[in-house]
Amino acid sequence: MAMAVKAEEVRDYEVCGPPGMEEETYIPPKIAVREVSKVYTSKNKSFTALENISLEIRENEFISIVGPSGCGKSTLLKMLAGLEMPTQGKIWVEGDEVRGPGADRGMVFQAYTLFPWLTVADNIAFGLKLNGVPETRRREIVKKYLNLIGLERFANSYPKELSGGMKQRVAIARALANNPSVLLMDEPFGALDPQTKATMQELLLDIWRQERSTVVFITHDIEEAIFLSQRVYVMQSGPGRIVAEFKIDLPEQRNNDIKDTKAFINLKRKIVALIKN
Ligand SMILES: Nc1ncnc2c1ncn2[C@@H]1O[C@H](COP(=O)(O)OP(=O)(O)OP(=O)(O)O)[C@@H](O)[C@H]1O
Repeated sequence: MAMAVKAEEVRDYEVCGPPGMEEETYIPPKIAVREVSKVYTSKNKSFTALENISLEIRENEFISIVGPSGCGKSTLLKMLAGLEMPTQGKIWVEGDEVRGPGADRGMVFQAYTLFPWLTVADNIAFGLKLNGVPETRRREIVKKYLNLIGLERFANSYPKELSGGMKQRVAIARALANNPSVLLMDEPFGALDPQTKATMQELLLDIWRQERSTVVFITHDIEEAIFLSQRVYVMQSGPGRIVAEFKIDLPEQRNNDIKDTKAFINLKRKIVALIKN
């Protein structure tokens, strides 16, 4: 659950807008991470997974976080979700400090996490039912999202009857159906074959343009991060930290052909070089 914080606690990011911007025109970020560190402790041993992470994400932004395996990407996302707490520092979503999971943050993981005993429609409706949304309204919402992911014909199918890509489409629909203010995605297409992955990336961009959600996307696939995002944060390990931030100045309307353009290849080269270092 996100808790309200006192004005003085949020002041630092409310007034620290981009250089040259007047205070009155500065819009506070949707998500603010301030000097966050995470130390895991087990059997008297401690391990610093993340050190001094600070970032800001604006409303309707699509940002990705890339970095080598073990640099703490999932740990950071879990903290945004409220599934792990920072050892130091603070995280705010819409000005409320994150102190646990909440319906305002929807999650999609790499592992297929649909309920096998529920149909596609019931999987999408799961959170709505839990929140007491009346049946007629539930049906309308499920219909809207089945349409958005192009799986109307599979409303009454069970997860085991679906391909990996179809399952992830349902997982995205299930997360969106609850109308979260932020969508947190942890390598959602990591287990898909390259062709399905490319199709899913285009579908996700379509959905993001229509829904205008704020998306935080974790991946170790640099091409995927550039293709999807407006900004990319690059992490390194030992301990996990942010080493660079790239603004992706590519047209908003993108399809997979953009991956062959000079601008795209240049960006990819720069990020690969940073991660190799
Ligand atoms: N619950 C835990 N207890 C102890 N150490 C942990 C725990 N969870 C993660 N770690 C360690 O923290 C580091 C960061 O893990 P994390 O899963 O966040 O990395 P990642 O960048 O998402 O990796 P990958 O890309 O392989 O999924 C790793 O060294 C991992 O072993």
